[in-house]
Amino acid sequence: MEAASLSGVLSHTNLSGSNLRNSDYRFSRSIRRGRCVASVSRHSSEGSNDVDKPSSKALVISSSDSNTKNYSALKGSNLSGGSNQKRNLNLQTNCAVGFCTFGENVVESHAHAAEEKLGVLLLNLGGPETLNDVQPFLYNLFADPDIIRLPRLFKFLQRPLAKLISVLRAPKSKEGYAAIGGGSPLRKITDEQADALRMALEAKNVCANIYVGMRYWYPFTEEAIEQIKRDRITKLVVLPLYPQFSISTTGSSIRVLQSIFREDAYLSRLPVSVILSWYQRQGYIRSMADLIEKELGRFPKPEEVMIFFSAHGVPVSYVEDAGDPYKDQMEECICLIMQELKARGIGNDHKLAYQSRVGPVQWLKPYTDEVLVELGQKGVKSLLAVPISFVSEHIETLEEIDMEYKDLALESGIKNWGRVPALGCTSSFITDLADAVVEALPSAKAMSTSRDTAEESEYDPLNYLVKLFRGSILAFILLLTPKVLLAFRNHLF
Ligand SMILES: C=CC1=C(C)c2cc3[nH]c(cc4nc(cc5[nH]c(cc1n2)c(C)c5CCC(=O)O)C(CCC(=O)O)=C4C)c(C)c3C=C
Ligand SMILES: [Fe+2]
Repeated sequence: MEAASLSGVLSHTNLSGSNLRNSDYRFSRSIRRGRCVASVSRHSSEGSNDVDKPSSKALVISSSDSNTKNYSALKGSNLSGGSNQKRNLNLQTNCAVGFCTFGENVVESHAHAAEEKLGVLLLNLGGPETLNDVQPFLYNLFADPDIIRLPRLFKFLQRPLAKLISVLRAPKSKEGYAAIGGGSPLRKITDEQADALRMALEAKNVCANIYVGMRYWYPFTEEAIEQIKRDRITKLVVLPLYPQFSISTTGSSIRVLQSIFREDAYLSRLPVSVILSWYQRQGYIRSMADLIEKELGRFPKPEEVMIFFSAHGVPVSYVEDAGDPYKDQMEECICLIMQELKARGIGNDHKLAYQSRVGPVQWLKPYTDEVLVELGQKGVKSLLAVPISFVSEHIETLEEIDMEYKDLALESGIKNWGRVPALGCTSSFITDLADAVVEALPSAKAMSTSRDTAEESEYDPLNYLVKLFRGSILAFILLLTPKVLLAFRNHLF
């Protein structure tokens, strides 16, 4: 693919980390600057924001040397790179390219077109299906080193901490899930999206098996991969259902994939293309604008409504220390949606805020709850909430926005409240995802495997036993000390 499909590349971003288990990402500043230039005409915006171009973001991952940090960007899609580059984890984002390749030591695909069996893997977060699932689901979430980012020296604390935090958080989470019917709707909606995508691809004469791989609950990504192997898929497109890239979402799922692929002879030879982010795709932007336009129409005076984008937050350290592009991508996404609305003659005021913070650290600001109170105090009377970081209804739309934030807004003086539904299976959106899959196909490349020394040391039985021992002692201390428990309860939740 590479040279040809990279002709549209406008900038490069390099995400580097020491190894798969060490969630240390860095982005070059170039991509982190919002490049969306507000403009009435879509065609007068900068090239990178031209909504008429397919413009998903691309990722390259190669295996790493845990002792070396290499922040130099691989240029274009030359994955083989120099010999030193091969030993470093490089997650590279190519703006304005519709797909990416995944792997180390690129191996060209030799699959004959006639024998090709295409798979599309949808990645998502997953959610508890019953209230009994809530604590184990939270354990899986907090045990993820991309969710609780501990310094290398304290990695052995990950699981005991996850146990502790999940137990403490579970009652609050359960309340939320109870309020939305006793479980997360995510699996059902994602399955429906998978079906809709399969049909949209069929309509384009592309026959594909669609798989759903969740990060923290069933069906786990590992199960989806097992099925992909059983089905002897010959080419795979990986499509995370998060429009914007974050270390904590797409980044985390891709780490899981990479670690599975590196260990498996079949998978390491499977041509794969990963769509990293797609918030700037024309179909997605237009679909979001359609939903907003429709909901605005329900207000008595649509032109006076504040369009209030509420994004899931991440801790500030992700963006400022680890180089997560999430905030920049979010801002650019909103800018593109507002441009699209302006082009339709809709010039409402808008605001972005971040919701769902957890724990005592600083999260991206402004916070949704604080902004709602401020807007009420400033005299805003009509507000349309737009969930923007996710494409399915979930606990944070159905409970946090529809219940908590709505009540808060009304108490703060806002009189007319509305909320844009999640995209779900909206046909223009699913058709655009199908286009993204088709555009990604030519770039599929395989990776070959070789576990680096640092990874091997993680598998060393002695090393493992030492870690287990240290972890158990700490878990024991943390879980059985009432004072520690009390402190966590008071300060974290
Ligand atoms: C783009 C979306 C998301 C980002 C970024 C994200 C980061 C992130 N989340 C937590 C902690 C929790 N998230 C929880 C639920 C949850 N998170 C997302 C999306 C993003 N998270 C979704 C879609 C869901 C809901 C799934 C469902 O069941 O419907 C939860 C559990 C619910 C709760 O107790 O509030 C937690 C906890 C962190 C710490 C984080 C970034 C570091
Ligand atoms: Fe979350």
